[in-house]
This record gives sequence, C-alpha cells and structure tokens, in this order.
Amino acid sequence: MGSPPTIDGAFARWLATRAGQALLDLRTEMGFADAAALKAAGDQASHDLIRTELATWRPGDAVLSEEDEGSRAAGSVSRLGADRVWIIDPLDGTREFSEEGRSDWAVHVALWARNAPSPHGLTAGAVGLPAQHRVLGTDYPPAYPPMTVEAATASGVRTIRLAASRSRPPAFLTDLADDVGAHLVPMGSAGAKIAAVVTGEVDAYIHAGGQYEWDSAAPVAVATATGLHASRIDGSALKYNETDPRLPDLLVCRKDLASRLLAALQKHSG
Ligand SMILES: Nc1ncnc2c1ncn2[C@@H]1O[C@H](COP(=O)(O)O)[C@@H](OP(=O)(O)O)[C@H]1O
Ligand SMILES: [Mg+2]
Repeated sequence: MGSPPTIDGAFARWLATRAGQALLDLRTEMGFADAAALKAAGDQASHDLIRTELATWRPGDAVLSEEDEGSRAAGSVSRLGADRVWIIDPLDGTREFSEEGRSDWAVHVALWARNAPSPHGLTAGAVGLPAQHRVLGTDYPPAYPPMTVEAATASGVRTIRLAASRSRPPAFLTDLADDVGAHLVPMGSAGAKIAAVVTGEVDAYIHAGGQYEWDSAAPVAVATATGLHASRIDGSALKYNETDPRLPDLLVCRKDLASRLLAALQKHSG
C-alpha cells in the first residue's frame, strides 16, 4: 500500500474512509444480534486503526480521542502543550451503528492547530458517513446547501427543519420549535446531524445538555469550511483542545437563520 496523502485535510479524509470501511466490515461480520458487543467492537476497532495510522504518519502530533482515557484527562500535558492535536471520535452515534438499517453514525477526524486563524482553531477535518457511502471533508468543502423548494414556500414562510438527538434532545426544544415554526427531525450522531445541515437535508441542528469536543470538532470544521454558522447556543465561539474537553451545546445552521435561532435559544434555553 502507498503512503497516505501528506496534506492534512486529504489525510483526514483518508483516515475516516479507512476507519469507516473497517466499521462496515465489522457490521457484516458480527451481525446485529448482540448490540452491546457490536458497539464495543466498533469503538475499539476504529479507535485502534486511527491511533495506529496517526502514530505511523503523524508521530509528532498529539491526539484527543473519545476512546483514549489518557488523552481525555483534563490537564493532559501532551495535548495541552502541543501545537497540533488530532481530535477524534472513532464512532459517533455508537447506538445507531448497532441498529440494523440505520445510517446515522459517523467517523470524526479533525485537526486543531495552535495559532490557526479560525476562532475554533480547526484547520482540517473529515466526517465519514460509511453507511451513506460518503465522506465530507475540508479538503473539498461541500458547496453551501441550496434552499430546497419545500423550505422556500410560495408564501415566503419557511418551515425550518431542525435536527435533534433522537435519544437525548434538549427539553426546551419542542417549545423553541413551536416558537420559530420549525419541525424536529430526530437523528442519531452529531456528525450525521451536522452533515445533514451541510448537505441541506435539514436547516439547523441544536444540541444542549452535554457533549464533548470530539462529538463536534470534525463536523464543525466541515460546516464552517462550507460557510455555515457554528457556535455555542449563546452565540460564543466553539473552542477546542481546552483543558476540560466538555463542550455541552452547539448550534449549526444556515447563515440566514443564525440570528433568529440564537434569539430563540436565548429565550428558551435559560
Ligand atoms: N447529554 C449528553 N451528554 C454527553 N454526551 C452526549 C449527550 N448527548 C449526546 N451526547 C453524545 O453526542 C453524540 C451524539 O448524540 P446523539 O446521537 O444523541 O445526538 C453521541 O456520541 P457517541 O455516539 O460517540 O457516544 C453522544 O454520546
Ligand atoms: Mg460522539
């Protein structure tokens, strides 16, 4: 096998593609009879693959991974002092991965760099959606999503399609949706939901109540490269490679909806 791409964005895509194929193979090999075993095997296989390739091809870089206790620890010296940190979620939407027929699960590979020009510090990222047979990446950022006919109605009043966790949606979301004229689209995986905003299948994704940096780093890198809005729900910047990797809430949406949704969030999420 030849060497992977040297450019970080293409390397992220390469890694996400390989890990995604390994996860698809695992689903085929193990089947869906034992969901707990499939989830554990998926987390482990994808983590091991990504860790091994990063150690081989980017040995000087630090890693923050969901499946790596050492790198997660608050105050982890190697990543906090590093200039480049790969922020990895080997399998986002683990629950959906273990359910036959579901394609809302993802592989997240992002690169944070000190002194990066963007507020969130992410310089490259790829989101693999293996069961959807696609990878979204910053190396070829997807075009800004077109407004669909369904969304742009003749009356000019749009129904916002708002993606939310299918298992842990924020309690305030139903009231917020009523307020702004949105309908909720339940979906698994932060990566799959942000990918749905990127491709225009939904207009926005709101999460609150708990998440970690690896749940959003790669999809936020792709969403911002595409030109979408991404922030905390109070409108402040998403920050990565912080001492505490908890990043409990976010809004990703079309630019034209950001001020309306932030105002609604201020009213409903307090
Ligand atoms: N309240 C919460 N606290 C911590 N993590 C949460 C959370 N709600 C969602 N997440 C994490 O965010 C990811 C997407 O969740 P959801 O599918 O519910 O939208 C999942 O990642 P993993 O599947 O990698 O664990 C899940 O663990
Ligand atoms: Mg996750």
